[in-house]
Amino acid sequence: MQICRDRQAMRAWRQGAGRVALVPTMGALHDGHLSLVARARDWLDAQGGGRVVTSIFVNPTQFGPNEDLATYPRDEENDIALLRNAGCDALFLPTVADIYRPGAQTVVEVAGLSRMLMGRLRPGHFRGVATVVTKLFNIVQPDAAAFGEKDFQQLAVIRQMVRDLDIPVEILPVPTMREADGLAMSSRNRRLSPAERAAAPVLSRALDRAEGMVGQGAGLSAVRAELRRIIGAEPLAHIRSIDIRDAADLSRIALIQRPVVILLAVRFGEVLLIDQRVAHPKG
Ligand SMILES: Nc1ncnc2c1ncn2[C@@H]1O[C@H](COP(=O)(O)OP(=O)(O)OP(=O)(O)O)[C@@H](O)[C@H]1O
Ligand SMILES: CC(C)(CO)[C@@H](O)C(=O)[O-]
Ligand code: BAL
Repeated sequence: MQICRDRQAMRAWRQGAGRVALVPTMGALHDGHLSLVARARDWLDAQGGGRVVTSIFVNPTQFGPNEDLATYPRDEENDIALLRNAGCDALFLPTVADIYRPGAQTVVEVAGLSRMLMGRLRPGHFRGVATVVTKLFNIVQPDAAAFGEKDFQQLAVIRQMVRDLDIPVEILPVPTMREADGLAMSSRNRRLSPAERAAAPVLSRALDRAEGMVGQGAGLSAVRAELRRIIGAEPLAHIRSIDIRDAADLSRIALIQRPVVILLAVRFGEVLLIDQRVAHPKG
């Protein structure tokens, strides 16, 4: 696996690489990330072959001033070993100074989708994501890029951005990988205390129940109340937001008539965890 520590090295490798699929990450890798690498490989194989590039960059512009940039988990040595083992062809590991150079003035913002839901809890977050993903796309010039459905709104933002700006990259959505007890894999899970870790599967339990209710024809307020009841019964869980939106475009709904996405943001100690589930109404 070729390790490229700056833009020049990445561009030089890209020149002879042929078809490329990119897996953008912030590192501290787990099996969820490796399922993105596998999806990228499958897509390339279906096209007749190519190379997988993973990027690891803890992007400062997507963190708010009181968020966890300083404590975000980092584990470069282990990440490199995991990616080698997963058959990744190249790793892009740039520094902050290489990505954000003095005097830069341009940002990318998907105006509507970025300001709702997580965008309200984390103002500026999706502007940072869209800007860095655009830069990664321009540096690596991938044919496709894989993103996890766990970050459901992020995936929607990237899809909209690619459509709006005619970016020639195919977006590959990847289902959420979970631990045996249902907890969605996340780099931030390693910052949970043992008690918080034991409490966190309440999110997937609540989503299972809500999905079942939607499938049986329950209404919006009943599903919302049940989510609040289940998560609220866990003393270590602090609800930041619970939303039920149209799964197609994240718009608000009054009735559950089409597939919906249930979006949870819940704090355990210092750690904000998110999870989601698409649920299909009866019939
Ligand atoms: N459990 C998972 N299953 C599938 N994809 C995932 C999973 N967790 C993260 N991803 C995807 O991996 C990519 C990189 O995510 P990131 O590096 O932020 O990891 P993370 O585990 O989501 O970290 P965080 O703790 O910040 O939420 C994103 O596209 C994200 O949606
Ligand atoms: C897409 C991404 C790598 C941009 O920094 C990040 O938001 C992430 O890891 O999901
Ligand atoms: N996976 C989302 C990146 C973030 O929380 O900043």
